[in-house]
Amino acid sequence: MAKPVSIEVWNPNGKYRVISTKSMPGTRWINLLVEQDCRVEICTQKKTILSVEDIVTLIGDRCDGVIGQLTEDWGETLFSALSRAGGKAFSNMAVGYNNVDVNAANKYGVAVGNTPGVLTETTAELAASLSVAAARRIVEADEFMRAGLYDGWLPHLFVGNLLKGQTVGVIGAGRIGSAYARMMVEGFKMNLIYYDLYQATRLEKFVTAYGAFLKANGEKPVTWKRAASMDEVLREADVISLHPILDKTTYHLVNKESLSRMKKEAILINCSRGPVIDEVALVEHLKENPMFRVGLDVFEDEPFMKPGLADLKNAIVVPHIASASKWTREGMATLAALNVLGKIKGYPIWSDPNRVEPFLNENAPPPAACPSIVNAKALGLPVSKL
Ligand SMILES: NC(=O)C1=CN([C@@H]2O[C@H](COP(=O)(O)OP(=O)(O)OC[C@H]3O[C@@H](n4cnc5c(N)ncnc54)[C@H](O)[C@@H]3O)[C@@H](O)[C@H]2O)C=CC1
Ligand SMILES: O=C(O)C(=O)CO
Repeated sequence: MAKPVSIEVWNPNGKYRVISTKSMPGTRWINLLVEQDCRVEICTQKKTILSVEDIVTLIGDRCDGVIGQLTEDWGETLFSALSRAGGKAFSNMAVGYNNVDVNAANKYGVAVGNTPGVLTETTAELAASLSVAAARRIVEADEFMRAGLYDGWLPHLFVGNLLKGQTVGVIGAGRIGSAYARMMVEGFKMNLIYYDLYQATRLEKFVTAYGAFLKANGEKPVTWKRAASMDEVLREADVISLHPILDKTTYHLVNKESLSRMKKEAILINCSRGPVIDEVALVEHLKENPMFRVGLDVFEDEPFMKPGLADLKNAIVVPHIASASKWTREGMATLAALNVLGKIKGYPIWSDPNRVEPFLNENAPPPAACPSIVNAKALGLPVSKL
């Protein structure tokens, strides 16, 4: 018998039962659900990652929708449990949904939501922060100060890399990859090389215009290039940031072979998903190339790190915090709640998941639509005309 899971309840007499597997930032998401006659149950279990069994217990025998987290394994077992309980809506509180078996959700007719757009700039800012921290050895220098080792300025002390005029490489130039590229090009006047399955036209236009602006002001213009292969980026870039989705095509995209093609003093940043890098190969590469540096927000066996990684001075590691700004996390909670609410209420699907601002405006009611449902087409859900 599964143990009962502790919960906090809002609006106990609400008509629709909506579960959130975690407490989420802000209260707007709760208010929006309560105003629309939902009983909101928030799991308060003191356990960071809930098991499938815990979530089956939470769902129980009547549940209209669930807001879940990227740490949970949403597959056949959970979608069948949700469907048995009468539920037709699930939303990840994340843009990435590699933890969700969308085919299983389709089989049970469950809509799967995600939270694009609201975390684009926040995530790109962390990737940019890790890039600068790695280039200028900020974490090593901070540890040195705290250890009381600083006894005066020295010409060789913590010498790092100048970013200006170097090349930034972006793999996966979608929403976040493009925002990161703009920050590095505009902020540090780096040249851009990117690889994506699709052309990043707006990004190219931006770099062209910025280059022309610099030239008109007597400065060296920045340049861009769309690489024909990922290898081209690996060979040419000084800083490489990974921003693709995680799927079969991107699993271990960076491995022993690809690492060997990168410059010996390159910087590699990963704010996408851990398994995009073969972390065992990365640890070996970092050991053999002390001038090669990485900034990692995500890990292959999250929350664990591969043996040896934590001991390496040329690695900066942070605990999956790329989207962790207050505005973004509250926005993610709002979008996830509105995905579930919209499906329960029978609303259509918002036509452009890249333009979710109307849902985030606190001074106006949100549109009567689900902000982003990834399997809308497969389920034949109607698109909003708003
Ligand atoms: N560390 C964190 O806290 C966060 C991580 N993420 C991760 O970042 C990912 C990207 O998010 P967005 O930019 O919003 O998604 P997006 O869908 O706008 O961009 C992903 C890009 O990857 C490209 N891509 C797909 N397969 C590829 C391949 N084999 N090679 C090269 N490019 C490929 C796509 O064409 C697309 O342009 C999410 O799926 C998620 O896993 C997102 C937010 C926060
Ligand atoms: O949204 C995502 O995909 C994350 O990883 C956390 O914001």
